[in-house]
Amino acid sequence: MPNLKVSVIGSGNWGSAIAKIVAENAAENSDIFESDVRMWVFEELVAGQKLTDIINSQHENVKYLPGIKLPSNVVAVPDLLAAVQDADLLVFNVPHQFLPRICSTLKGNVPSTVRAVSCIKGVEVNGDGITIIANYISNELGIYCGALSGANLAPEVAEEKYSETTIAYKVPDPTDVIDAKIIRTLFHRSYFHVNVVDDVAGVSLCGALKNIVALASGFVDGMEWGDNAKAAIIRRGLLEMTKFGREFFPESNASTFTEESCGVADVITSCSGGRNHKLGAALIKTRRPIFELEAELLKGQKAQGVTTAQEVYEFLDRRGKSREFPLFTAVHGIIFEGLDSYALPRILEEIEQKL
Ligand SMILES: NC(=O)C1=CN([C@@H]2O[C@H](COP(=O)(O)OP(=O)(O)OC[C@H]3O[C@@H](n4cnc5c(N)ncnc54)[C@H](O)[C@@H]3O)[C@@H](O)[C@H]2O)C=CC1
Ligand SMILES: O=C(CO)COP(=O)(O)O
Repeated sequence: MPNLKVSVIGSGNWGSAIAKIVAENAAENSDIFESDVRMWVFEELVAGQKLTDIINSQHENVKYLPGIKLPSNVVAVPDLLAAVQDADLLVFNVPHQFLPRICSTLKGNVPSTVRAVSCIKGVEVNGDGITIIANYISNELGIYCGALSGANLAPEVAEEKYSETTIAYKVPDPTDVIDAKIIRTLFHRSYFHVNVVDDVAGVSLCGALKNIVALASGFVDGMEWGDNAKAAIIRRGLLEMTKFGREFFPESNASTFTEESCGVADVITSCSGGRNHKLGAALIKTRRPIFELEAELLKGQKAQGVTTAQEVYEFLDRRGKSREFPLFTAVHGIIFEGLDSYALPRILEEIEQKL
């Protein structure tokens, strides 16, 4: 059997939790994987010490996943090209705004036989064009890329509390050694249950769009509007996510949104906890600039919903479609145009009436 080398690109909250899972499975499946899993770290100093040195000596990412021991076969590497050299499988796990720079460094340095899985929740918008992250990686690097997304708050997964996830992976070449079974072996744990599907567009969109819904749910909690309002946001959010998939990514399956962990389950978990929800609530309570709040509350971590709300609104607006997505449009308005969140029901009604 092969000795597949796996590298994780990214070492934030989720990047580190996924590196832990992958390294546990690599060590337990030495007939398939090389034990060491390289993890690319955006180098920074923490209390005067390099973060890579701390991770490699203390086996803990003290800044982004504190209190969790990483397996000793997670090897932190500060140089991106060294981190991916000779890798067979790349696991992308960075906040999506940093991806273009990473891809431009990797471009031309990754053979086309390499395979990838993206754990990133976001989209790439260029004017009236939109690309799911897995396809962006494929296009930039000339390699196949699948997608992993689910109801997976990283701190809970890292503490090995039970959760499920969805991986979309469609073997691109029948002669590939890396197939759906190998992908599942790399990610599945007794506490992290993997379902492999082939809907890369649906899985990717769910992960990106639910972050906008999570912000709206944070607004509801910031206003202390209770559980009925939260349920209304979840219902509307899921409908808009599904409609977005149907209209702009006809290759996606509606059932992915309603049946998989990456769909309804991630909407529910992200509307109760997580960083986007936290930031949405804080925005309503303080009315301070959103990026200032993000820096202060999340201490270097990122809430992807803010940039995604902006990107998705820009895309919809250019296509003349923003009114067909009242919740997404209202979230953008509340964050970036000073709309009053307390007028949310009226705003939603008005947008709908103008359809
Ligand atoms: N944290 C979570 O619970 C989950 C996150 N996700 C998704 O995973 C992806 C990665 O998120 P996290 O690992 O949580 O990251 P994070 O939000 O903890 O982000 C911080 C990471 O960004 C890096 N960084 C900062 N500046 C950078 C730069 N200029 N270039 C490159 N990297 C830089 C930091 O070194 C750190 O590794 C996101 O798309 C997120 O939506 C998905 C599921 C769960
Ligand atoms: O994607 C997540 C849970 O599945 C994490 O959500 P946040 O980025 O809002 O913390």
